[in-house]
Amino acid sequence: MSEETDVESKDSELVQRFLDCAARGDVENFEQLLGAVDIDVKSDRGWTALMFAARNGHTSVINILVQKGCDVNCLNASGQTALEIAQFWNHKEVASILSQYRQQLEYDQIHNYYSLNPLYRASDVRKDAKQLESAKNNKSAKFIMFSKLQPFLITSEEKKKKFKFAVFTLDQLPSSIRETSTLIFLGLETWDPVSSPWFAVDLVEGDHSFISKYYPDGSFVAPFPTTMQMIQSHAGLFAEAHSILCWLDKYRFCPTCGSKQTVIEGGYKQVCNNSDCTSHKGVHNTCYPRVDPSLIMLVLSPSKKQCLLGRQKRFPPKMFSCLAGFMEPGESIEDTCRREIEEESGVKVGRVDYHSSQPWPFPATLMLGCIAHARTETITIDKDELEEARWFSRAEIAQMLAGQHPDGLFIPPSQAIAHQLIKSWATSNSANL
Ligand SMILES: NC(=O)C1=CN([C@@H]2O[C@H](COP(=O)(O)OP(=O)(O)OC[C@H]3O[C@@H](n4cnc5c(N)ncnc54)[C@H](O)[C@@H]3O)[C@@H](O)[C@H]2O)C=CC1
Ligand SMILES: [Mg+2]
Ligand SMILES: [Mg+2]
Ligand SMILES: [Mg+2]
Ligand SMILES: [Zn+2]
Repeated sequence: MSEETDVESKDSELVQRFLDCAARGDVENFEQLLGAVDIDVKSDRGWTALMFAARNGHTSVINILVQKGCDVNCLNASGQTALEIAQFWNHKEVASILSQYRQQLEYDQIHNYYSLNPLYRASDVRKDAKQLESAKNNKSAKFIMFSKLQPFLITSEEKKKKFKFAVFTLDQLPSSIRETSTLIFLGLETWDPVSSPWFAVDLVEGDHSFISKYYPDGSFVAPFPTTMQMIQSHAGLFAEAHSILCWLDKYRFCPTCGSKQTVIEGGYKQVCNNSDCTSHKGVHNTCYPRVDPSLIMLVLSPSKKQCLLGRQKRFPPKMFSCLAGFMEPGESIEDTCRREIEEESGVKVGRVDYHSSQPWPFPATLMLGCIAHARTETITIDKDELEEARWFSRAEIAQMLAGQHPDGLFIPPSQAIAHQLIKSWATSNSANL
């Protein structure tokens, strides 16, 4: 075993065997261990199984890992990806598979955590009461559970230490539950209208014993931060379901006349029961779920050699992140970005480039991630918003990404778009950044 695999954890023996099999290209034993450890588990130098296989050119292990959905883009403590390792050791076939895979990801664009929802939302089905009813009675329908806005989760077998939804089938669901609970139509598994529909069930008070009968080890959990540790596709399902359920919970009465509303379209619309209400006339957006756009930006210094990060008082000690702020009515993305940065740090910004976005379902924020190019460097912080803000060099960011900053400073985890913005600048060679 190499020094890289000298990990310290309870499962360290399993983890070492897993990484060792990847390093030796021992496919048979490697496949047996796949369900037992997290596919992206790292050695203490941040090496994953993919990296070990890439180091030694084991194409078959690489193929298994990418097909199982391992993280192709993760970095080791020296800031290298598996692709860079394969290129360095001249393993052309492995490099070709990994670069194809990365290209595919780039073509699909960056998928931030909470945005990988695998379902087709099929708005035509939810708008058609007949189709919606037959979807609810479809024998292949899948149901995930919520109670008081808390999701019911179990641990994942494929990715240890990760959570996923307990998924129920129609025959496991007592008919009383379907009659008394709100069913949110999340979408279909494929574009085919007869494919499996998925629903989120908002359980009302009552007998929930059927849940523990099928999943005795599952539990209802506070959404944050547990849902940050879900398998990515289920984090996407959570984002959709939780935002809708929060909206239905908080907007029970018509915002126009105050009458009680009725939920229709599988949870995606509410209608006012007062026939005189003006919300029945013309186009009214008060009856649809809200999404609150918010900007999050990595500000680069005029020399492009440093980036600006700040600390809110509520952050854990030593954590720094990108500046962020809600969009105000009548603003463009660029306007919000320039205004929030100047308000919070006093730094003036010129060009703003869009990077990627992330649903932040607590309850319904949409984070719009940007790279902002500063025109000035002097920082004057808004003490109400920030405790501290300062410029960081690329070298310091690399230390923070590797968890090796001398003062223990760190950035948010990879699930946060802030992490992705910071990492993409720190690992990019582009002259524009
Ligand atoms: N992932 C990350 O690293 C970070 C994420 N964020 C997220 O970015 C979002 C915006 O950042 P903030 O600095 O809080 O915004 P902000 O800088 O606009 O300040 C927050 C204030 O904005 C006002 N506000 C305006 N519209 C609002 C709305 N629709 N909902 C709630 N408050 C509204 C409230 O007075 C609130 O106190 C938040 O959802 C926050 O959780 C913020 C910082 C870092
Ligand atoms: Mg602000
Ligand atoms: Mg802010
Ligand atoms: Mg603001
Ligand atoms: Zn009304």
